[in-house]
Amino acid sequence: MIKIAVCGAAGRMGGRIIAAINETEGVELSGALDRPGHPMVGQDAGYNAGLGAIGVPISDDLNAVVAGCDVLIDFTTPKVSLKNLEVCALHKKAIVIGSTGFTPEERALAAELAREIPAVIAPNMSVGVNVCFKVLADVAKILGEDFDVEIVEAHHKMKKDSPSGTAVRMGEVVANALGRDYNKVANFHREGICGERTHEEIGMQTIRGGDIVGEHTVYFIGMGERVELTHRAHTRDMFSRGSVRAAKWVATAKPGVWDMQDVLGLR
Ligand SMILES: NC(=O)c1ccc[n+]([C@@H]2O[C@H](COP(=O)([O-])OP(=O)(O)OC[C@H]3O[C@@H](n4cnc5c(N)ncnc54)[C@H](O)[C@@H]3O)[C@@H](O)[C@H]2O)c1
Ligand SMILES: O=C(O)C1=N[C@H](C(=O)O)CCC1
Repeated sequence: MIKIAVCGAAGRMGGRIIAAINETEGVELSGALDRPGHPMVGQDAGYNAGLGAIGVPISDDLNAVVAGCDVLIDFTTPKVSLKNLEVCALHKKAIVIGSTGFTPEERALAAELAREIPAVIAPNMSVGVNVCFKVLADVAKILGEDFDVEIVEAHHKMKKDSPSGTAVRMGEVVANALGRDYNKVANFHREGICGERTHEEIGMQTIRGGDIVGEHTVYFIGMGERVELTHRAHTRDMFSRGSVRAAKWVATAKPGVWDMQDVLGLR
């Protein structure tokens, strides 16, 4: 039995991950964490998952919870995830990180911290999105330089980072396939007389509102035709099931940073 602890247990994803652990064979919830001062600290973690009491309280004691697990699943924020990585490395425990909004410097630091423990770090744990990542590279290469690329994503109004981690990864996949540097060609802002679109840029547009779970479209726009690749999430449950699948996989993985392409065998 693989013992999984969940960090961000009082959050939107935390509750769904606890529900996914509950329905998955071979894993059990060993601990649940949220930030010191959160009103749900001390309450049973099953309530946020719609399960009723399951006998695991939400704690704010990171060291104790990590010591008692085999794998920590963390859906919080980049800064919290980096701290969690550090503590998992101290205790030699594996980690699955779903938080998004990492800067390039934070990503480099995460890779450094994960040198001696296995870590799955992925901006999107759904099977559908990961298949999109895989085919996007081929589509970009085949359509080539004649098509302009624009990425549009839409999420709920509570989301803190923009563009979404998934949209950033889609931009990186396309940029790499076309031999461009995403950090140089991503264009996040058009306003006023901003001039014609450059050939190389990848436009990154964000919509925020209501309860949208997550939608991503990559547009390949040519002269006379366009191709659109869209993924729409209906619920958070495929993210949470994906994170539990990643936890089972990472429990026996070698040290280093992995992502869902590795977990799903898509590499
Ligand atoms: N990878 C994926 O498939 C995927 C899917 C959905 C969301 N996300 C990402 O997961 C993250 C969380 O999303 P959410 O919608 O659940 O957000 P949320 O705000 O509902 O939940 C985050 C939780 O983290 C807790 N937290 C904050 N600081 C903490 C600390 N120091 N220690 C422990 N817990 C702490 C918060 O109190 C909150 O309960 C975001 O970055 C989001 O973009 C990723
Ligand atoms: O709800 C969120 O927040 C989501 N974040 C991920 C991202 O930033 O790509 C995945 C989709 C949902």
